[in-house]
Formats: sequence, C-alpha cells, structure tokens
Amino acid sequence: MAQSGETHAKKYSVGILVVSDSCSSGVSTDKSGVNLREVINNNEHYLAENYAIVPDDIPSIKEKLIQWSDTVGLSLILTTGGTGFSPTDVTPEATREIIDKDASCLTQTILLESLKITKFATLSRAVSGIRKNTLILNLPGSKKGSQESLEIVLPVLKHALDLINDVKNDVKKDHIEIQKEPHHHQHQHHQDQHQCPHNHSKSRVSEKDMLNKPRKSLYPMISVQQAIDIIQSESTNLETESVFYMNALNRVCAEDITARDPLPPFAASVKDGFAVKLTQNQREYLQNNSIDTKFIFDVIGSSNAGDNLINMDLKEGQCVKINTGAPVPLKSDLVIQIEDTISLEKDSNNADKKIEIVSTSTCGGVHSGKIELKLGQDIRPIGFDIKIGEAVVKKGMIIRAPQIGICATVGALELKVYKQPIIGLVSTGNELMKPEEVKLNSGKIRDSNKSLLFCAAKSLGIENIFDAGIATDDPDTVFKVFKNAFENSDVIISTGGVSMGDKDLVKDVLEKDFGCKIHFARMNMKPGKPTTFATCEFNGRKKLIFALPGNPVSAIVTFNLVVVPCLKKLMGYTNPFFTEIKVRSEFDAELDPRPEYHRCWLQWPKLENQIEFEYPKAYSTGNQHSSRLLSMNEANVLVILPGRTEAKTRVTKGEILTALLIDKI
Ligand SMILES: Nc1nc2c(c(=O)[nH]1)N[C@H]1C(S)=C(S)[C@@H](COP(=O)(O)OP(=O)(O)OC[C@H]3O[C@@H](n4cnc5c(N)ncnc54)[C@H](O)[C@@H]3O)O[C@H]1N2
Ligand code: MOO
Repeated sequence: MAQSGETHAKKYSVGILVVSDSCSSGVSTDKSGVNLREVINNNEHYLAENYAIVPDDIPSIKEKLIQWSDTVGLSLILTTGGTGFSPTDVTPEATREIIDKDASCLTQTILLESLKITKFATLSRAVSGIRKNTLILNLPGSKKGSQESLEIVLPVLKHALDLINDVKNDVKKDHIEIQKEPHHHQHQHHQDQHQCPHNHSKSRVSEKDMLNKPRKSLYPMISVQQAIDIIQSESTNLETESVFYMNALNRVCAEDITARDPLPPFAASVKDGFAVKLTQNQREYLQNNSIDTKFIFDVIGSSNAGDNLINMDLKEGQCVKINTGAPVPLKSDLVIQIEDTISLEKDSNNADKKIEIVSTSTCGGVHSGKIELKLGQDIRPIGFDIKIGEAVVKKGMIIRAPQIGICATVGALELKVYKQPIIGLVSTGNELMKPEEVKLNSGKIRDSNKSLLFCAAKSLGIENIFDAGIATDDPDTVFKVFKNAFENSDVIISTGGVSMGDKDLVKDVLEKDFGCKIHFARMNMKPGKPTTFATCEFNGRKKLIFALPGNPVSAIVTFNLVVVPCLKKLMGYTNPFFTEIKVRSEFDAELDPRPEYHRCWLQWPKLENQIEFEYPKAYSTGNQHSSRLLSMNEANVLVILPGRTEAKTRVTKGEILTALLIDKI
C-alpha cells in the first residue's frame, strides 16, 4: 500500500485499467483511461501510478486486477470499459470473481446520480468491491461517462480508502468535508458501523464502570528491567533533520562530520620565538656534540599569525621572528622560543637583527648549559590537530560545547541530527491548582508534577514540551486533556490517576477512548508501583504514553528510571541508560517487599586519607515517603535497596550497594 498513514502528504496509489478489445489491438486510441488518469492526478489525495490496456477477456482482466492488488499493492483500481450489455462486456464478471468484499453502494450511488443525467445509466452492470486493501471500481467506457461517474464518488473515496487501510487520521475532518460537498451522496456509515477510536467528544468510560472495577489489579507486577525492555522495544530512533550547528546543542549527531581542511592548514609555530634554518655545523652538533659551534642567526623578517610567509627563502644561519600560531616558513628546521635566545644586534627600531640560542630550557627560564635541539621542534605540522577527511564528530555523539567548537573549526554549519520528541504533559486530579495560585482553596494542593517533569525533560535538552492541561477526575475531562496531548505531542507523560481508586481513570480512558495497548501497569519498585506504559496510533502517528503515579517522588523517580532511557533512545543516544556505580551505605534502612530506589547524595572520601580504594559514601536524603519531594533535594543517586526476604530484612551502614547516577556528582 502506498499510503502509510503517517502523513497526509502521502497519496493513495491508483491504477487505471482500460478494458477494450479495440484499444488493446491498436484499432482505436484510449481516451477515457488517459482522461481518468488526469482527473485522478489533479486530486491531492491520489497518484495514478499504473496504467494498462487489456482486451475484453476475463482472464486478462483478472490477471491485471490481481497483480495490481496483490503484488503492486495499489490502493484503488479504476476500470473503464466492458460494463455494458454487449456480449464482449465482461469487466463486471472478471471483477466479481476476484473481489473479497462487495462495495455495491458505490456503484448504486453512481447509478442514482447518473440517472439524473441519462436514462441509459441503467444499462450499466458495473461492480465495485474490495480485494485485500485495494478498492476496485468499474466505470463506463466513454470518456464523459467514466469521468462523471468517478466524480460522483470521488468525495467519499479517500475516506473509503482510509477505512480500508485502517488510517484513523482526520476521520472526523473527512466526515465534515464530505458533508460539505455540494453533490454529497447519502453517506451511510456512522460511528456504529466503523471504529473511529478517538472521534467522539465524550469519554466512553462511565463513572459506573469505574465503581465496578475489580478490587485487585489485573495487571501483572513486572520487574523494572522487564519494564525498561518493553519500553525500549517500543521506541526507535526518531528521524533525522538538518540544523544550524549553533542550534545543535544537546542533540545527537546522526552522521559523521568530517574535516574538509586540515588543522593547522599550514605548519604553525607553537611558540613565540624564531623559526631558524640551521647551518651544516649546527646540524652536525645536534648529531654528535663534539663539534664546537654557536647557534647564531640573522633575523631576516617576521611572521605573525595571519601572515603568509610560508615560501620565504630562508638560508642557512638565517631565521625569522615568529609568533605563536603564525605560519612557519617551509625551509625552517625548528622554532626556538624567545626565552632561550639573546639579542646580539638590534636595528634602529630596536628589532632583533642577530640572535643567539643560549640554552634550551623548556620551562622558559634562561640558563646556560648544553644546547639540545630537535629538528621540527615547536612546529605543528599541517593536520597536526585534525587531518583532512577525519571524522571530527562521530555519529551517535551528543553535541555539547566542544563539538560545537569543533564544528566551527571545520566549518560544518549544517549538522544532521536526530529529531527530538515532542512531549505532552498531563496532570490529573481534582485537588490540583496551578502553582501560580497564591491562596489554596480548601482540599486543594498545587500541581508540582507538571513543573517538575517539564524541567526534568528540559534538562535533557528537549525543547518542545507541551502543557496539555490539568484533568479533573471525570472521564470526559481526562479524555479531553489527553486528546489535547495526543494532538500536540508524541510522548505523553501524565501523572496521577493510575492506582486502584474509582477516580483513577487514566488506564480506562487510554484503552477505551484511544484504543491504547497497555503494555504494563505495575512495576515492582518503590516508589512508582502503578507506573503504566501504553502505546497507540493517533492520526497515523505512534504515541508513547507514560502514565506515572501522582505522588511527586514516584513521578520523578519513574521518569528517571524508565522515561529518560526511552527519550534518550528516541533522540538517538547510543547508550540511553544510567551509569551504575557501587557505593558504601552511610545509613541503615528497613527493607520494603518491593526493591526501593533510595534517594541519596554522594561524598568521596578525602584523597589524602585514602590508603586503598574507597567506595563513595551514600547519604540518605531522609524520609523517603513518595509524597515528600524534599527527598530529591541534593539527591544525585538512586541507591537500589533489594526487596525484603526472610533472610534479609534491612541494610546497615557500611554495606556496598548499587546506585544509579541521576545527576551531576
Ligand atoms: N488501594 C490502593 N491504593 C493505592 C495503591 C494501591 O496499590 N492500592 N498504590 C499506591 C501507590 S504505590 C501510589 S504511588 C499511588 C499512586 O496513585 P495515583 O497515581 O493514582 O495518583 P493519585 O491518586 O492521583 O495521587 C497520588 C498522590 O499524589 C498527589 N498528586 C497527584 N498529582 C499531583 C501533582 N500533579 N502535583 C502534586 N501532587 C500530586 C495526590 O494529591 C495524591 O496525594 O496510589 C497509592 N494508592
Ligand atoms: O509506589 Mo508508590 O509510588 O509507593 O508511592
């Protein structure tokens, strides 16, 4: 099928089959097929990809229809010709033999309208039907008749193809458009005849259903690792896009960036000093110290950064004054830093005319002693830092400040990076007021989760975060707010409404109103047990939904644990997971039956006191209740405490435990 349903820009593929003995044998020229092709191609939703002429012969017609449907996968086939009453007219018979489903209302609609134009319309035996995902429509053989017939049903054809292909996008919009058509024909199917999962204004979840919920969760409790695996298998790297390098911060590079020129592009001086050309004696001195020679040079010019003195003719015993980064004349043997020279003669401007190398101190302080020089010293040859063609930023690297600098160095201005997901945030709960509300009404609290998750996503470098609103605890509002999130984002993160209460509506709304698949709804961890993950297709796009628990700590801990690796994968990270380290517990704790992610901050033992390797110390942030967001203050690790067993009921200070790094240390 040519229509993937991903975007509306895609067109349905159409085949035009001219059924005519005379056209097939070349006695006459096809006009109606060519005309239909033009009509179809003038419509934004279709593209006539195939065109053929076959004789009025059942096997030939069938063969083409089957091939176009089964092998080519066309969405629509329009036949023209062979639908009348003459003995050779067999198009309806051939069509009827190969269709799986009848779609005769389309033909009847054409008949009803055509009768208004000509009584002869009644002499058509045309058939329409569906084979696999292909709609096949018999049209009359005349140019005028076939065009008029097609135009009668054209307004509903796209909708019919959307339904055949299960493309749920814009079904409502299509309904409205079709109703607006001046010649619209009674469109029989309504919601009760086909599933338009989100095309309703009220939720399908009733308050009564909620009261009849089972008392125990029917969802199995899965491990955090299982949950992560499921989420990872549902998320793939997003597409790539090209962005200006200065806007690429925090994005993941999607293809190697290579250097188009070397750096330095010319041999450059590493020091401020002199680029010298040695005499024969001086060279020999460097090879065997026995020769007694002085290192005296005439200064014949100067090379500053930005100059182009590469080809300067430097003779033995001559040198140029040079600055750091300036081009070294090709004939130079080495650069000597100014600190290791003395001036023997100056010109009237006080510039050196003759110099002598008196020491070869590397630390800059002049002292007498053996002169040790190396050919090529303090010269960065061409390509020393970057070779031409070298991959300077590699696919999969996260673009941070150094990479931006490297791109500037090599002049890579447009970078191919992975797209970022658009995140939609939903808060649920009757008790929630906006943080801006100064005075809290009775029974209310401020919504902290929205701001918390907004900033958590932002600190990952995600730019597009959509606030879908606060849903109060009634199905219609939950449906409406989620719909807003679905319409405006691809990864929806909600908090609250996922545990066992009759007001915990989120899972029901996701399933019943959006046709979501709930992959899991309970994780064996504390905090965060009711964490729910679902996926669905909405307007032709895959949506990932994280319905996190309402308790603020549960929300942020599960965000870190399962949402962050997902977002990283979408954004192209090659390793989307947290770094695990070993830590020494600085606290005692009773174990919970569920593995607990204890919020801690780390301190490294002072180096001078260390005799041998010491684990960093993990200090608890205090009361770990899932409502107490203060337990995240200063926390940079989640220390994993194992689930309680008979054999092990507590951890004690000094134990070595595993921790996940969730922030800077
Ligand atoms: N009978 C059971 N009750 C509960 C269970 C259970 O298994 N059986 N699980 C508990 C666990 S564990 C958690 S965690 C919570 C999760 O509950 P929900 O996700 O349904 O969240 P709510 O009930 O809507 O809210 C919980 C708590 O968080 C506060 N909250 C909610 N949203 C926000 C927000 N945006 N900003 C600040 N605070 C928020 C809310 O007021 C509640 O206090 O369920 C247990 N119950
Ligand atoms: O799992 Mo809940 O998140 O304990 O509070």
